[in-house]
Amino acid sequence: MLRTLDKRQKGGTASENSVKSKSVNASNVKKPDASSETTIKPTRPEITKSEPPREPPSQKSEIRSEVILTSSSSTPIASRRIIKRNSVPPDYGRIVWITDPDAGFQAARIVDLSKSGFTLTLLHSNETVNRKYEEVFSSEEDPNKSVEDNCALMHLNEATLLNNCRLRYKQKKIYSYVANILISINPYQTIDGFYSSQKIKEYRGKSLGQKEPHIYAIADKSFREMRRHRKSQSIIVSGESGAGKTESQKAILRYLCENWGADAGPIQQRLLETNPILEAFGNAKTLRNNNSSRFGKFVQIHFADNGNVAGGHVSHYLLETSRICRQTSGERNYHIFYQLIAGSSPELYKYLALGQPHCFNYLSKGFLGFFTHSVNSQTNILKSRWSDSRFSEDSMVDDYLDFQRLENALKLTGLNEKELMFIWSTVAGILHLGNIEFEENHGDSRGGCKVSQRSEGYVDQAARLLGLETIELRMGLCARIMQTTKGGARGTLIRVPLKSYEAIAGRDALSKSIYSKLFDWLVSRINRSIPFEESTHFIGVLDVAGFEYYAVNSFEQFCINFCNEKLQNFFNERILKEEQELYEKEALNVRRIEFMDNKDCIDLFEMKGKGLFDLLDEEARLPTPSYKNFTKRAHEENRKHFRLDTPRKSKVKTHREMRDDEGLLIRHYAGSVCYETKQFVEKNDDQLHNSLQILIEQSASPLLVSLFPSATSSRPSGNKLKSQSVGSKFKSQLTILLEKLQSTGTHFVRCIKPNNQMDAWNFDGAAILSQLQCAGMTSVLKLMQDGFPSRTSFGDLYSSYQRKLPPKLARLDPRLFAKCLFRALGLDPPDFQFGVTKVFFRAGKFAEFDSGSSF
Ligand SMILES: Nc1ncnc2c1ncn2[C@@H]1O[C@H](COP(=O)(O)OP(=O)(O)OP(=O)(O)O)[C@@H](O)[C@H]1O
Repeated sequence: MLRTLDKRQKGGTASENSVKSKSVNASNVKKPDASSETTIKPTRPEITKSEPPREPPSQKSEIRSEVILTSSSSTPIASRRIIKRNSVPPDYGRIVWITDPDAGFQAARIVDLSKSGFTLTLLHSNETVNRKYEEVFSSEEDPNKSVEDNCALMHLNEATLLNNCRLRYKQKKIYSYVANILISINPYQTIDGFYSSQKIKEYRGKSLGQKEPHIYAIADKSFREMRRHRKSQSIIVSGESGAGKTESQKAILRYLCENWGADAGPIQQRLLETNPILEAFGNAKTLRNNNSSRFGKFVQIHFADNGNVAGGHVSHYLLETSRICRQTSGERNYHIFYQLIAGSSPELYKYLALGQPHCFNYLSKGFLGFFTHSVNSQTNILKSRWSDSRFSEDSMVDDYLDFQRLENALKLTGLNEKELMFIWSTVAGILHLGNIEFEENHGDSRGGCKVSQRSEGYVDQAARLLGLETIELRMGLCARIMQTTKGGARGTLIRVPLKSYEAIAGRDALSKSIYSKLFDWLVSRINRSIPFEESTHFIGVLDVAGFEYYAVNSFEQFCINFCNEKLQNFFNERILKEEQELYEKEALNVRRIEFMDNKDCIDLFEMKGKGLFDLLDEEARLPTPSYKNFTKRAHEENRKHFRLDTPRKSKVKTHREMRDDEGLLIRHYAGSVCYETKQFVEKNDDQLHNSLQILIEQSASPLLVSLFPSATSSRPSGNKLKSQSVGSKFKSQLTILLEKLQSTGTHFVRCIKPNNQMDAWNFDGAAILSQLQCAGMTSVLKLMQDGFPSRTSFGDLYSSYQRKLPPKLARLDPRLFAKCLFRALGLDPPDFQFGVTKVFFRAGKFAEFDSGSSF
């Protein structure tokens, strides 16, 4: 078989990627704005000429190849160069992949070539179609052959990657590798025994590639590398909402705790029990995921010198606070609100003056149903607490049972009854706060408002539960205390009555502030319960939202996409740098691999002075901040910036309708996104107005007061407190996070959502392709094609043959032996290179060598 390799033709064409033409968007998620995207999309890899059929790689091979990723995306200029350089005549009769708006790609046979492209017949329908060169991709000789590691494919491109994922998913295999990166496609179904303790045992101590791809293999690798290199490790889990990030994170934590946490006693259990707490307060049903984490987190498991779990730490980022007051139709508020209604004892329910979900403004506009694991568990929830007889079944969410789990988890974390009651009272207090409505106060000549008559009861309940005086709460909501800055006596306190809409905004700001501080407090309590004094190293698992693009993109997407730019940059640098360093160390003759640098995009956000975050903060400091002024300035200050444009340059009609001072079109690494800046200024500011802060400081609940550290000393003359904006806090948090990641060894898990309906085992090719592109995977493949992603040490290679060699040969130096072997097998020199300690293979060539050389 190896002899056939010599005769294989080399070469190929490459085409520039133009994803825009393929409208790969899923139904409820809009594709990134495609304007100008040819300039930033990753490059499509080459189409190589036909090759003879070959055997599948030997499954029993004893040579273990370590497969390492080479690098990431590439520049448009580079892609244009490749097209020119690699233009190749067609190969009539050859099976290829052609782009398809629904499936991602379809198999077709080349029948003709014209100036503008190929004429092909579709394999499944025999229909004749024409395609441009850049819409045609090489296929494996046998398109039905699947591999565990995509690097074993002869042709690494987005079509073969998608096809391999599809083949495996059809076989109910959700994992595959691209070198060291794990691709995980959500099955939306529990797979029996797939994460069992038995499986955990099976993966312990096994190198990547020794067993089927699995999240446990990545967890084990990170542990082994932490021990071997005495260096902390990070596992970066990314993907869009519903892709399975949190489930992956949980599986990793379970793997590490079950293997090395037995001696940690209660800490191990506390570590695992952080999830019910974080999920109750930080997760919600969205249209994309019934159990969507609405915050980012970096969970560290700390290890003592002896390799046992010593403790942990949770860092959290950017909790979505807008959800507390309002949800999109069909979505819910945070689970805790429903859990408390569904699961509290009759006494607690009464004490908190709870009611059915539809009785509360903060819940009534969203989805009102409860979640249960099964029809049987519906009976747990008293009928008098239902708003809606429609129960939703979900294997992960059960409002009644989750409340019991939450209570246990909180107790395990060390919270006492008083603290539990504080939590329940605060959550219920927020619900009552939300029911306070306002009406015009006709008796007030200054045009202020007052609490509506029918809301009086809610003021009482909210005040009682939050430890406030009813009268103070009422006044605090309807008027603002200000200090005069000019005229009269400077510093005089005056009470300024509020209009209804201002009072509503203040009420919601108060609710959001209390809730997010409660969340911070819970995380700090979790951290107190899992101390790690003994720690020498840690394994951190990062679970943050992936790149987002919707019909309307606001400040949340702006921050999340900025975070993804930073992580993409880290991904590029880390993988490329490590690979280049290795090539140099091994004295390989490989030309430098270029990748698209997104540093300019990051600068656009975080540059001092004219960066978008700074401009937004500057706007907030003006006496009358306006989003239009901010948007105008953003465009003016960055007029020539390649990454920034006006909405009218968008390819999406609704975005083009936005005025220049209403939107920002940003060219991200994954595509262009048009942001509507309307609420940027408000959303960037999560500070309570001075008078509401004073109100909380007067609470009889010492715990509530402790959530709002007194800022009396830093309080400026009257209005808002001087503190970090949401954007600048997030920016600083990311800087710290990235520094942490830089100092660790890293592993990447790319989670993929298979379809938008959340159906089990339904592979929506176009949606998956779009995610692979956004995750930078397809561009990674391109660069791997240029490098040597598979390698094995001379020692490993030699020892796998040694037993079978005649005594004379068995004494050979391993490197010399490898050279002789390769020559004897007639391997094609461009397919491999000899380094100092290892032999490196081109993509797909190790698998060939492995299958052809086993004797
Ligand atoms: N490995 C898996 N096996 C079975 N079901 C899974 C798996 N991974 C995810 N799921 C299902 O998909 C749902 C969504 O997964 P998960 O909450 O982990 O997504 P996510 O990427 O964290 O989403 P978000 O960003 O919205 O939080 C889970 O509630 C579960 O039902």
